[in-house]
Amino acid sequence: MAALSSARCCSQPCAYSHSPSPSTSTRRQHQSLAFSSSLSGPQLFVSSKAKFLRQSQRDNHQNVVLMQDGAVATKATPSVKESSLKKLENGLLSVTSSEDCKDAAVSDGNGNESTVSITVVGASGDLAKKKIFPALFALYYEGFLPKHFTVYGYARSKMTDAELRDMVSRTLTCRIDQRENCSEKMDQFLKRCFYHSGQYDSQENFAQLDKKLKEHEAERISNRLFYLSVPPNIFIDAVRCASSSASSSNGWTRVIVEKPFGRDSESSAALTKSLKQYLEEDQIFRIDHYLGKELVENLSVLRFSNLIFEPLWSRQYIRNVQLIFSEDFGTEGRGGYFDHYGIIRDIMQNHLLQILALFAMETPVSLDVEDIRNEKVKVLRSMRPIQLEDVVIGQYKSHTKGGITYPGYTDDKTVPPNSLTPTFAAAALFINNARWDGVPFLMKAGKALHTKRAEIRVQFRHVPGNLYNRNIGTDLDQATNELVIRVQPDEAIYLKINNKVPGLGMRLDRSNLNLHYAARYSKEIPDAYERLLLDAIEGERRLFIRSDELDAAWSLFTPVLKELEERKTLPEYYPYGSRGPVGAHYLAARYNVRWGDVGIEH
Ligand SMILES: NC(=O)C1=CN([C@@H]2O[C@H](COP(=O)(O)OP(=O)(O)OC[C@H]3O[C@@H](n4cnc5c(N)ncnc54)[C@H](OP(=O)(O)O)[C@@H]3O)[C@@H](O)[C@H]2O)C=CC1
Ligand SMILES: O=C1O[C@H](COP(=O)(O)O)[C@@H](O)[C@H](O)[C@H]1O
Repeated sequence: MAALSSARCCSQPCAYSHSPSPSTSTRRQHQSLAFSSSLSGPQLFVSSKAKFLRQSQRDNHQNVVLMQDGAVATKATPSVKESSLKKLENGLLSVTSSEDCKDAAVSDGNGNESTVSITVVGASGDLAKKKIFPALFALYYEGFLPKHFTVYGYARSKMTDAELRDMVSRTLTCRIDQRENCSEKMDQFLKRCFYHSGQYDSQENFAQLDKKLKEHEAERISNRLFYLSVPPNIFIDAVRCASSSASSSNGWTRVIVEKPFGRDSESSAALTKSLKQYLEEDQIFRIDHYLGKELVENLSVLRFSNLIFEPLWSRQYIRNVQLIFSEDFGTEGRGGYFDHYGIIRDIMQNHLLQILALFAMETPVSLDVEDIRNEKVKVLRSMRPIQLEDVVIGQYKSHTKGGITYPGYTDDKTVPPNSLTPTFAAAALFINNARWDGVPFLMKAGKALHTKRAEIRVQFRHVPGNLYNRNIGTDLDQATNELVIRVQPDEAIYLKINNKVPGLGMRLDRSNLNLHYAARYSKEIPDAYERLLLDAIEGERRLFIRSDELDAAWSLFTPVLKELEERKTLPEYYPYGSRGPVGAHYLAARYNVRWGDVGIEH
């Protein structure tokens, strides 16, 4: 597939402005947007309303310029013509009604509108039902999809359009369920959803899909997004067939690739090489849905926009960092997939390591996608090889509680009875650079544990010569500050501080300065898949994984995974619903660390 995303470039910018009103909700901002159509030259169209909306939000409601090639520029963007900025600043660009902006369509500057066709490959599967269709509907409901869009489900299962629609509406478990006009919007959305049954390795079947897509595109510029929601052994066949028989001939073609991207350095490199036979790197969107989570996206904001955090963000003040993932259910239904990968590949090598990279990276030159990804790669490449003795693995076993028996991992019929695949792992990682030398980054991830949670815990050093030691008690570790970023559920950022208990005495306790999202923000938090799908449609790559990031992540984990597997290391068994193997505590203790999530409700 040729990279066609720049084919419609035109240097002439069109401009928007809207009233700076930080308190208005996104929907109200949407209403107050205005579109200038008064520039001379070729007719100007809104390239992407959604992109504009989001960028203007990011830029804190300042004026932004929307280029005709779909790029959104701010005053700081060098490619924006000085004259256009002047016009914008001087208010020379007149403004028509906000309706011009509503339902705006993409244009090539010659008046040719464009379409976006989203094909979910593997539409009959678990992820498509659970996440992709609900996210697409949520985007539609919120007005973030372009005017002309079509959603196609593609899989081998035989299904009619009506059956797909029925499946989508029945499995809609998204946050929109209870919202105003949901069913009306759903009906409208479903009218844009279609299904094509085909084999993943059949060029002919993809050519039939292409024909159908063309009918919907009705001669408009065609932009096509393929979401590969199929098991990884099918990725290459599907990409080969989609690229040869169903890629766009006059717009962009992008492919979202789900994890796992290989199972070690070698297979990942082979996958990338094969993908690149058919796609340019800028057409490949490797998804890590944790990067689309609200609090993960907020990490950089927290660090780089608050003076109080960045100066503390180093070995000088931070004792250890903990990245914790737990689920209170097992691999039920996904055992076949999981057994080939295990928890280290499923969660640590991608989700937790990505969070670590964002947490630990140096300040990027700018917020540009490549600047951020360059810094992430630098951190990943600075990591010390993981030592076998710094890894603990576990596997859950059956447990009966309250008269209910919960299955063990190997009770799953799709898992070999003698499987050693870890469903739990804890590891100590280190970054060999000046900022983080000697600071343990402890990771812990497990399935079938007592709770569902993902969080980052930052434990700070002791206060030197603390005047209040005697008021705190003997456990000084308990009295150090701890910053907790709770990614899910019930998103929050809180800082544990020592505080005087009110009264005439002098007793201290630990209290939380608490930013609890549900209490602070009335707006619902979008699902990670919404953010990432929208980004892929807009060609925004910041939250997707670059191939060198992937290589660095695999280089870190491959040797220790190989060692564990070659030695046939026995996992430590833990009961379903427990807190996991005790070995995780010994590992932490080796580095004088206590897991922050032990014995707490928050
Ligand atoms: N489910 C989840 O929560 C998550 C999934 N992922 C990744 O997303 C992708 C999709 O996951 P998920 O939906 O769970 O996968 P599924 O196992 O549900 O597979 C998706 C579809 O692919 C087809 N398929 C399944 N197995 C085969 C096979 N052996 N040969 C050919 N086609 C097959 C089936 O469609 P049909 O038979 O109709 O062709 C199936 O409906 C995977 O790469 C997975 O690793 C990533 C994160 C979370
Ligand atoms: O990628 C994966 O993530 C899910 C957990 O995602 P979350 O958004 O629900 O936290 C995990 O269950 C799955 O095993 C893994 O492949």
